Amino acid sequence: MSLIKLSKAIFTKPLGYGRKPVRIFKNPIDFSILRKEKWAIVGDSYKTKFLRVLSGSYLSTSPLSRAYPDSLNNSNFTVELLKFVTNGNWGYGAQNQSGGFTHLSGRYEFFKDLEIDINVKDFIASKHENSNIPYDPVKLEYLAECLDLTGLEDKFLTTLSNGQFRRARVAKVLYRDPTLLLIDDPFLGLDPVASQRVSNVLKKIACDVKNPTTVTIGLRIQDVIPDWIEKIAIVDSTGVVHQGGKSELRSELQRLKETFYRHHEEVKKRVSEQIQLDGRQILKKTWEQDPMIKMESVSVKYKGVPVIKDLCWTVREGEKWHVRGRNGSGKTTLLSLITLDHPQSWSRKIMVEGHTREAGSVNYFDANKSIGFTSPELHAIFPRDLSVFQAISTGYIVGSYIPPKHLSNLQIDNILNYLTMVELVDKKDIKFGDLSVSNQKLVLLLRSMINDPSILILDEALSAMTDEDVIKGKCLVDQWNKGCCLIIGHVDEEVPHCNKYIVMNQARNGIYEIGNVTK
Ligand SMILES: Nc1ncnc2c1ncn2[C@@H]1O[C@H](COP(=O)(O)OP(=O)(O)OP(=O)(O)O)[C@@H](O)[C@H]1O
Repeated sequence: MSLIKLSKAIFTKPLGYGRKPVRIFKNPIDFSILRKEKWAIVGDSYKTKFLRVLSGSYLSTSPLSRAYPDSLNNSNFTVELLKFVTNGNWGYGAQNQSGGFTHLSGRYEFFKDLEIDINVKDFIASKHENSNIPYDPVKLEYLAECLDLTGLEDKFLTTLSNGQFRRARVAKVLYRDPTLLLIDDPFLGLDPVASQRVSNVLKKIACDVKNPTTVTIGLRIQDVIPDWIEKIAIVDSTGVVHQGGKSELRSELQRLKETFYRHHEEVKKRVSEQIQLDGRQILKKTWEQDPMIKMESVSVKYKGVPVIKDLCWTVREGEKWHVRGRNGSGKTTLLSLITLDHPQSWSRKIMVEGHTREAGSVNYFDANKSIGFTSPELHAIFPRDLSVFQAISTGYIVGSYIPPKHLSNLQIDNILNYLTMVELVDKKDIKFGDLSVSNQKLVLLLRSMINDPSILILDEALSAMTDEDVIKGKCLVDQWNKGCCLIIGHVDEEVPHCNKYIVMNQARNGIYEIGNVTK
């Protein structure tokens, strides 16, 4: 019997009183998932919509066209959908808003509010959600081990790194033992080792002989399909365009990939031409030889455990650094020393643009005037009700999410030009929250660049974006030549061209490595 069955199903999204609901997919859908099947739903943003259809998030025009037949024989039948990114607030946080991202500096605050700052094991076991799920220490220990969370169980959720937090969310959803588990972009923001671990765990529960969970994952066209996936559905705006066994669809997938890469070349050419037209990005500069950032023997420890050890690092104008390292290796910690979000930023061992960061010699706002910044944490807390234009304009004021009252003509033109370069100018009056996640991130990238910063810090700036938007973002950063750029990104395709790298390594007690990017 199928777990879920769609028969000529049409789904709509209500738009509010007096407005006609919109169709999610143009064509009616026929699709079913049988118990123990292992599906990958492949496509762009429509794969996410399709997973939402499966989880029951949209209305079907005929109630019987979407059925969960197995639920009739199984009183414990549950469907769980895990998405790491949504376009509402707290998209990166837990579905129910317990835990999740706060402002980066909140991570380092001494004061913890026990109502909000829950520890990892209680989060996984849903202890704070008035749920009736029993507390099972053995299961907790097992999941922590499988997902490399051992040792982190008693930490506050807000102190986890992005990748650790995402793994904790996977553990949370597995703890609930759903009958049908739907995960969109399961490997988003994970380093290669962590991705393999998550894949292994999903394989294990999907192939469990006694009590298998039926697992369906959402993947992008260019993603590698895990070996344990058996069936594939390719979706686009019309609905399911192909479905069948993995080997059956191999050549179709290959064809899609080729079209996709061809399309990319076209987008790249178009956006590069637009940037050239604007002209400002490509002004040739002669670089200052004085360091922009200099750290001399900087160390950071959490509860006695070193994350950064005796770091000596010099960043000069014109350099683009890829800040590398596994999840939890100290990359965000390093960048938060520069943005003054970390308590140990106030140190004479750190010099930025010729000024030491000694307490009393600099303040947060002056120091951040020349820094442009975007990160998953910023995206999670950024106000959704600003227009796209207003959202970018907040980049003119340090640490503010309130648009400036007065903008000069030059500032207005700058915003419009940037929007034109990435082909978003038509959306300038749309609410930030109504954009796709990918467009939101592109807008935050423009916001980070708008005030001509001399230090541009991009923490996973191009992750969770459509490939077209990744290309636009990369074109912008590749041609940006104002000062220095520090970039975190786990997936090579999402990292603009860099000429230097630094590898952070908490596992080796904070011992780091520095080098030149050769390719
Ligand atoms: N305030 C804190 N208290 C205790 N531990 C912390 C705190 N902030 C960060 N950590 C720990 O320091 C380590 C480094 O975290 P950081 O966020 O710098 O890693 P990262 O390299 O950016 O990881 P990711 O790729 O997952 O984003 C992690 O193990 C994290 O749990």
